[in-house]
Amino acid sequence: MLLLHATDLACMRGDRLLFARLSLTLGAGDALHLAGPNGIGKSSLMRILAGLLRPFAGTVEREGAVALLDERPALDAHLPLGRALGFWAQVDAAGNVSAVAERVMLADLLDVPVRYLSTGQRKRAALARVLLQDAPIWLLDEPLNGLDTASVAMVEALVAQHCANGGIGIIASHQPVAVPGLKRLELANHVPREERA
Ligand SMILES: Nc1ncnc2c1ncn2[C@@H]1O[C@H](COP(=O)(O)OP(=O)(O)OP(=O)(O)O)[C@@H](O)[C@H]1O
Repeated sequence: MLLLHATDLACMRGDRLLFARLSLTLGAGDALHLAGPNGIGKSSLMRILAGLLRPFAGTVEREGAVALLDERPALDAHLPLGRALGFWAQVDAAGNVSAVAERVMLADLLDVPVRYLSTGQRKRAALARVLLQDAPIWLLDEPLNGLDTASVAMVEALVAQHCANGGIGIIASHQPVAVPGLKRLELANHVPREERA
């Protein structure tokens, strides 16, 4: 069974309570847009859901492997993109670099060193890493930042396809996101009253 279930989460950063009383349950096929302005705590919540950050309160139950996309794609800047992705393909023992590069429109750039990639190309390379992991739970933190219109549509289509195939997808973004059946969680609704500006 595939499941991502969070109960009564609260997150403290420094001496600020970012959010509290946040619960969510997602199962196979569910897509969620985690919405909210800069600094409200979207990345913190994504890291809690991924198991990388301890919540101040509450619990997270995960049935299924997680792939997290954030602003640190961990691709060797000096290697050609194909080899940098190939490293992770070996580690994860999953996926085919050429096929995945095709899906994120990077097939022509596999010989280019990672450090020469543009902002949008870098974001698509990070997405390639997610695809290579072949994990059922996708946590995509600002996957649309820096992308042109065609690339935004490509990411939305990948998430739609992932969920249609029975995966779970969460997209944290301050931008609009278009995916069929997308649920929405507005993080501002979970900011404790005393912390509101
Ligand atoms: N290690 C830390 N110690 C103290 N405060 C932190 C720490 N990490 C993040 N914060 C603060 O917590 C708040 C939430 O940060 P977070 O990155 O989760 O927000 P976000 O909603 O993802 O923002 P953005 O849309 O700009 O990426 C911010 O005000 C940030 O400055």
